[in-house]
Order: sequence, then structure tokens, then C-alpha cells
Amino acid sequence: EEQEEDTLRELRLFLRNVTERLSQDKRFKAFTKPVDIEEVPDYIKVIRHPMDLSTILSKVDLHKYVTVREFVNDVDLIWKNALEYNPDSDPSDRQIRHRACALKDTTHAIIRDELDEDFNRICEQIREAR
Ligand SMILES: COC(=O)N1C[C@@H]2C[C@@H]3O[C@]2(Cc2nccnc23)C1
Repeated sequence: EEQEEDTLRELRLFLRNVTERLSQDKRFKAFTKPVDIEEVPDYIKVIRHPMDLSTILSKVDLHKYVTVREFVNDVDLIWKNALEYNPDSDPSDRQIRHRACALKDTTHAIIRDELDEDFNRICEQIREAR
């Protein structure tokens, strides 16, 4: 009903704000756009479910997320993919893994500090009812 649409509109505002803050963080530049398959042809062979912050922002606007949990699942894809595709000891792999871990920690800290528990429960109840 109307109250549910008001809740989901507020969810989208929150998720857009978090996504834009992550996208503006210089550490996370590699995570802002899809990995270029022409530059990195084997990427899609190794990583079955690519994800990036621009795709997440598009999904927010397409009303794909009804809960913060679904949003965090996509952010978790970003950093887990980076750890999986960049496992070596060379400095470039170590740098992107460090940034992947920072993306994980930053996202989870924002959610912990800024998501109201009661608001989250209402979103989860809307998801269960659909
Ligand atoms: C989230 O980003 C990544 O997992 N990667 C892995 C790719 C390997 C390396 O860095 C990436 C892009 C790239 N392009 C050209 C040549 N080499 C690279 C970014």
C-alpha cells in the first residue's frame, strides 16, 4: 500500500546516498565501473557474477532492492570478486585486495552507524510479504 511505497522511496534515498559516497572515495575507483572485458578478456571466465557501484546505482533506480540486505549482498559481490580475481603477491594485486577489504569495512560501518533497526525491519517485512 502507500505506506510501503513511502518506505521504499526512503530506502532508495539512503541507498543512493551510500552508493554515491562510496563512488566518490578515491580508494574505490576500480570498483566504480564494470571491469572492461575487452581489456581483461578472461575476467568473465573467472568471475561469474561481476558487480560494480554504477550497476548498483542503476539497480537502486530500477527498484531492484527492497531491503538493505539485498544491497549489501551486491556490494559484497564487488569486494569478493576482487579478492578472487586478484590473489597474487604482486603489489597491484595486494593494493586492490586492500581496497576491496576497505570497501567491505566502510560499507558495513555505514550500515551499522546509519541504518535504523526499526526501518530495516519494516523493509524486511515488505520483502517477506511479496
Ligand atoms: C575490480 O577490478 C579488478 O578486479 N580488476 C582486475 C583487472 C586486472 C587489472 O586490473 C583490473 C583492470 C585491468 N585492466 C587492464 C589490465 N589489467 C587490469 C581491475
